[in-house]
Amino acid sequence: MLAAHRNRRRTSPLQDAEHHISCKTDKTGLQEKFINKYKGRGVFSSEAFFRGDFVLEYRGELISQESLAPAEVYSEVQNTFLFDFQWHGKHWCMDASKEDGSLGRLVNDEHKNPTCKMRIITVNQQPHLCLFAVQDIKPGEEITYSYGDSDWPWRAKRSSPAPVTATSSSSSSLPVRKRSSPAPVTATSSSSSSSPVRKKFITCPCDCYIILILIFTCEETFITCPCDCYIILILIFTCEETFITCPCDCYIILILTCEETFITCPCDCYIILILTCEETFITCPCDCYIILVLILTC
Ligand SMILES: C[S@@+](CC[C@H](N)C(=O)[O-])C[C@H]1O[C@@H](n2cnc3c(N)ncnc32)[C@H](O)[C@@H]1O
Repeated sequence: MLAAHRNRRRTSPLQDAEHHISCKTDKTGLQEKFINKYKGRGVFSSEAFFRGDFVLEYRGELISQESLAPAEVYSEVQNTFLFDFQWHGKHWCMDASKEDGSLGRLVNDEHKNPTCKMRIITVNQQPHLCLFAVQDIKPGEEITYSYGDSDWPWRAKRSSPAPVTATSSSSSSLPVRKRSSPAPVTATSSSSSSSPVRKKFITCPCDCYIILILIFTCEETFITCPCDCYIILILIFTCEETFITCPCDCYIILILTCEETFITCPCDCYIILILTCEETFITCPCDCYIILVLILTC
C-alpha cells in the first residue's frame, strides 16, 4: 500500500492537477454513473485515490465579473452548473453549463463527509477549480465535495426526494450552489473541526497580503488561503517522501511569510525545511522565487 502510494506520489498532486489542466483531460479511474432521478448523475472512482490526490478539474468557461450575464439568462438547470468564486480580489464564475463530456461538472454535493475539496489552482495566470481527495477513496465510491453552507434543498429533503431538474421554490432557493452563495473554495481544510487553525496576514514581495492556513499531518499538508484570493499552495508530502519529519501524529500549524516561516509543533521536535520554487511545487502570484526557511520549534 505504502509503496503504491509512494509511486503514485512521484508526481505531486499539484503537478498532476497542472498536467490535467494543461491537457484539458480528466484522469483515468473515474466514471460517470446515473444514480437516480433525484440526484441525477454522479462521478464514481473506478480506481483507488489517496487522501491528498488531485482528482478532477471543474472545467468550464471562465467568466469575469464584468462580463457575467445576469442569472436570469441561464435556465434553472444551467444555473446549477455555474460556480462563483473569488480570485485575486475579484468575482469570477466558472460556467460549466455546456455538456462537454467533462466529469468535474457532474460531481454532487456532500457536506457531511465529502471525499474531495475544491481548491483554486493558478495555471498561466488563470484560475482553475480542482478537486483534491480529503480522504482515501476506494474504487466504486462517489466523488463528492461540499457545495458550501447554503440550504441546498436536497440536504433537507433526503426523505422526500424531488426530481433533479424540478424545483417548486423561488429562484433564491434553487439548487444553484454558486450563484446565490459562492462555494467557499478556499475554506478551511478537511481536518476535523476541532483542528487548530490560526490565521495571520503576511506580506508577500509583490506587496499583496496573503492569508495562509496550513494544516498538516505527518502524511500530508494542505495550505489554503481563506481570503479568497491570490494564492493557494498545496503541499502534499509524506514523511518518507520528503525531508520533513514529524515524530507525532499531530496537526501542525505553519504560518508562512515569503521571508520566513514559523511552524509551531505540539511535539518536541526541531525541523528545518528549505524549499525553493524550483525544487518544489510552491508558486507565488508575483512570479518570484520564494525561499522558505521553516524552522519548527515547539
Ligand atoms: C453540478 S450538478 C451535479 C450533476 C447532476 N447530478 C447531474 O446529473 O447533472 C448539481 C445538481 O445536482 C444535484 N445534486 C447535487 N448534489 C446532490 C445531492 N447530494 N443530493 C441530491 N441532488 C444533488 C442537484 O440537482 C444540483 O442542482
